[in-house]
Amino acid sequence: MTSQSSSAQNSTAFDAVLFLSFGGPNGPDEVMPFLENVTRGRGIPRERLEAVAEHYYHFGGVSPINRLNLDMIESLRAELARRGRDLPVYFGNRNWEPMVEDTVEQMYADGHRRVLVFPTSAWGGYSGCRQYHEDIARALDALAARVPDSADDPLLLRKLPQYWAEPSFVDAGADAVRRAVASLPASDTPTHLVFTAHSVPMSADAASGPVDDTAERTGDTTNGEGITAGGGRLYSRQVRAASNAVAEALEGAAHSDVDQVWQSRSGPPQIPWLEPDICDHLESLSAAGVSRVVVSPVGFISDHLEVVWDLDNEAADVAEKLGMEYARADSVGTDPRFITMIADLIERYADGEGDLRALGCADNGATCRPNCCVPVRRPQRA
Ligand SMILES: CC1=C(CCC(=O)O)c2cc3nc(cc4[nH]c(cc5[nH]c(cc1n2)c(C)c5CCC(=O)O)c(CCC(=O)O)c4C)C(CCC(=O)O)=C3C
Ligand SMILES: [Fe+2]
Repeated sequence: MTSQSSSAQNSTAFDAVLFLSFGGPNGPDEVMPFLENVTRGRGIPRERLEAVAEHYYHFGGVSPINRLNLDMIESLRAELARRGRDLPVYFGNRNWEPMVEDTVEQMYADGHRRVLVFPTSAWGGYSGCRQYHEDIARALDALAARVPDSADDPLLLRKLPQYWAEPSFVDAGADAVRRAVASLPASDTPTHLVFTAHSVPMSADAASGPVDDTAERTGDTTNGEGITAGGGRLYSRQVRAASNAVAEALEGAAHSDVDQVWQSRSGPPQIPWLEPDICDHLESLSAAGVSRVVVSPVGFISDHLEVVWDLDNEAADVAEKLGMEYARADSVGTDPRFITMIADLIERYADGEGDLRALGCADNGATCRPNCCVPVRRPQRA
């Protein structure tokens, strides 16, 4: 590969980073407005919202997600500065302040025109990828409305690729599992490993990803590595592949088996979501004689509310009632290797050389190609 363009003068170089996340409330008064933003138009029953609000109130109405994101951003700024990369990092969210629309307007006002977007989800599929593209598109629509002249001097927002297969993501996850295993009292009993991620409706999972006859095109990219079986389910297959990779990296650790489970489902009960649920699974494991479990929240970047409530309270209670030894592994967000991974991803594309679009996701929130997060469609043959 030729590399004549590592300088900032390169017109295809990027000039800033947008750290794009989910958002969460900073106090009790923000809980319901936040939840209304999250579920706008999504058919989540009122009782579910009220139950989820209680989870937030349990922590004083403060989600840990904002503090954790700000910590990651601070570490990322330091890492980019250490590498001599003059790329300011901005923070924007889908559902709470700082809202991505406001952040993007500020970035534009500050003179940025080519922006790399780092999403705090490692995954493909609707919730993990497509919805972040929708956020990008919405922010650009808002910019066009607020700054009509921006059409003459447009802003480019390019989302970084899914990073669940990055070695440092896997290594950080494996070390967190090792620490959790070591935190349990020493025992001859084997430790049963359980990997958990956010559940999604099965219909949503099935609707994103490659079909069989495009599978061969998906084996050679960052977001597609190891993904060869067809028929949608990009998200759940990536999650499983990441869990398997973490388990393989643990070689020699005291674990006897690996299970993939799901958590935090919502929606009406008659609509199927990915299963088994973590709590049901603990019951099954106990019935099968398992008495020592480590849970890895592989699906989550940081210890946000769904981790500290659903795993550290609900699942931990179930384990206690069942008389199981239980430990939850840290999420990867506080591991320095995860920050290094973000900086590496940024550097891989910062000079405008790597063709991110070839990896499946388009610029400015446009629709991803069919092997990513848009509905499965068979390619037309000539
Ligand atoms: C795959 C996935 C991720 C991982 C990828 C990623 O990280 O983006 C994720 C992350 C998160 N989910 C979060 C919170 C919520 N998710 C909800 C609802 C939903 N999540 C879904 C999926 C996912 N969600 C889905 C299919 C729904 C149903 C409604 C809808 O399709 O939108 C609801 C509404 C109430 C409820 O239904 O439970 C809340 C409050 C928080 C912030 C927590 C904090 O405050 O610390 C984070 C990081
Ligand atoms: Fe995508």
